Amino acid sequence: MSRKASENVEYTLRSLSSLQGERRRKQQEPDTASAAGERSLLAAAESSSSLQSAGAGGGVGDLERAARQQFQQDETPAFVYVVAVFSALGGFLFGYDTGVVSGAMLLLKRQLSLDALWQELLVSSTVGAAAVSALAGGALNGVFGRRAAILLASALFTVGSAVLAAANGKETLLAGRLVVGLGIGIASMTVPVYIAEVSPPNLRGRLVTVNTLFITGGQFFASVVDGAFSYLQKDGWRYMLGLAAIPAVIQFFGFLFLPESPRWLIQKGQTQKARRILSQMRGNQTIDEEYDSIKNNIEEEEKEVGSAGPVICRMLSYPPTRRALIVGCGLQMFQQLSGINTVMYYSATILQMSGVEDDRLAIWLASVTAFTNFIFTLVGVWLVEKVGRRKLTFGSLAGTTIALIILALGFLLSAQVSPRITFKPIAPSGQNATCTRYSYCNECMLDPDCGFCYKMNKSTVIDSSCVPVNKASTNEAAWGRCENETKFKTEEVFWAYNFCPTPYSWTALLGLILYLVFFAPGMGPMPWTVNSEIYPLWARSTGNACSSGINWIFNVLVSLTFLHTAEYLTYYGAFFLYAGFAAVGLLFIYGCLPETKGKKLEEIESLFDNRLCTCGASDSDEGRYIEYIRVKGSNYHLSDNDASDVE
Ligand SMILES: O[C@H]1[C@H](O)[C@@H](O)[C@H](O)[C@@H](O)[C@H]1O
Repeated sequence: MSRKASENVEYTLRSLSSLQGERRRKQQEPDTASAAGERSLLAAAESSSSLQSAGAGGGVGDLERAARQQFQQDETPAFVYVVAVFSALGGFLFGYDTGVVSGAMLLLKRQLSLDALWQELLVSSTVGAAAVSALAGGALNGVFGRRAAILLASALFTVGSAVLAAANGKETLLAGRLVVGLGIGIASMTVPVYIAEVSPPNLRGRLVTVNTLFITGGQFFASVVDGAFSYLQKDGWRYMLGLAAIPAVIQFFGFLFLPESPRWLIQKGQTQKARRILSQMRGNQTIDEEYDSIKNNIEEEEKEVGSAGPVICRMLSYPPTRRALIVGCGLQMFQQLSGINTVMYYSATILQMSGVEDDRLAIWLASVTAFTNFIFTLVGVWLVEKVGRRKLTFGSLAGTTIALIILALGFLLSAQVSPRITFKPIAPSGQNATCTRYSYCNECMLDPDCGFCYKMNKSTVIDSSCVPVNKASTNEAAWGRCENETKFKTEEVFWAYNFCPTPYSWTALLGLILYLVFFAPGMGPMPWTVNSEIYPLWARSTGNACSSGINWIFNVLVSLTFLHTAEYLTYYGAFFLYAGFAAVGLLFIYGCLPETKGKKLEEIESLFDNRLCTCGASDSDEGRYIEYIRVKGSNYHLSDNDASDVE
């Protein structure tokens, strides 16, 4: 027998022996399912051929097909979708609040005369607070439950948005942004866990991915709101920042009526309530098997890992959870290191840098990029249960790496054809002259204190100089030919701040769109989805708290350093750097990310029993997993006869 065939048989036997163990357990307990006239049946290896070749015969194939058909007909009650959508409002708020600030800042900095430090504070305080509260959210979830955590997050969103809308100074704005950030962190770690715990296994990936769809939907909506209110120069930012209160209030009141996660309730010993909620979530399907397996799992885990000491220490000293944690945190880290938030937070700036001159056009083009992110996350929702998490994540990151290289090459090309500086004006006495030392436009553009002043002869740049920008309005220079509107007309000059006139600006837009087309279906949602599934119940809150914390910490690191990285490495250097990180991420995913599609949450832990990073070697095992199929009204229990045949 070939190695693979013998592995197949061994695998099947393992599945069946675990089935027999389950059956033995069942025999010791009263069979509640039979009272409902339903039989719970069989676990079979996905590769029915291996089962048949092991002696199970053709009748099994028919039965399996019938069982499968029946299983597909079982309807998931609408209630599960309602619960998922209400929870995902947390994702919407996460996306909205991180997205809306860039447009609000354009108005705020003028109205409140904010300097660069205050602008950075208002943007990054939210992300920083999210990192802290995501880490703390683990304990909150473990002790008070998922529902309480979501209620708290929506309350924080509501209060924060109200404070922001009514703010009368920068200090109040900072307080509001911090409160909103605390809400984002809690929501970002709790919502995926909650959705995963209430979903049936065959829909879990899809429903958790809906949360990321809501995140990107929130970012898109924010970009449209930014565009629309940018015409309202005075107080437009109040609407931008305050609007988030509406979905937050809806979520808060919705969750007053929605249930706690049944898995958390079982863990806390509230079994009656858990059974009731589970059957509400499963409609016409019997819940005994799921209920028993959650319960047994909790008991076995307690025996295996014990319950003494902080969860994080137990996770680190127990190899399967330690491996899961490395995979979960690694995925979140590579999501951020591949530069998504430089694209999301700075897309207007990036577009300007690549030569889109008009402010408003850049803002609206930025909403085109946000829309692409949203639509292609929808593709991910569709693909996740078809191709599985592993292939989707790998394919997505591979495409993202290529898009980053194209983006970098686009900027490189623009830099190569960057106009020369041909005119060095003498600075008036007492005025800063540092800008005049640059020789090319792209060097001048990367210095935030300088801008490019030039004339056009047909399509050629002539008489160009690099001069200091007017700090009060970046639309003009501090002195010289580009000092004000009147001079622009009389001298026939143009002013470029943050960009260089180039015929290649389209490459940046193309690169950005391509980046999102690849990133959004896989690398965007999968780190959240996979993290919601890979930890056993006792470690789930803590595991998700750590990985979400890592996500936010790397988010701050990458997005805060983007402009400086660009200054030191130039734009193409920055994008080549992200492409390098993404390439390392590819190796990590290929080697370490197992497939979790279709498995029950309780089965996933065993995927981490083996040495870490052996997934690439066992790619061919992906299709084989145990699937529990229930047939209503059937008197035939496949395992009664066939397990012994196989033996
Ligand atoms: O999954 C999300 C999504 O991709 C968002 O667009 C991004 O801003 C977030 O940082 C990320 O966690």
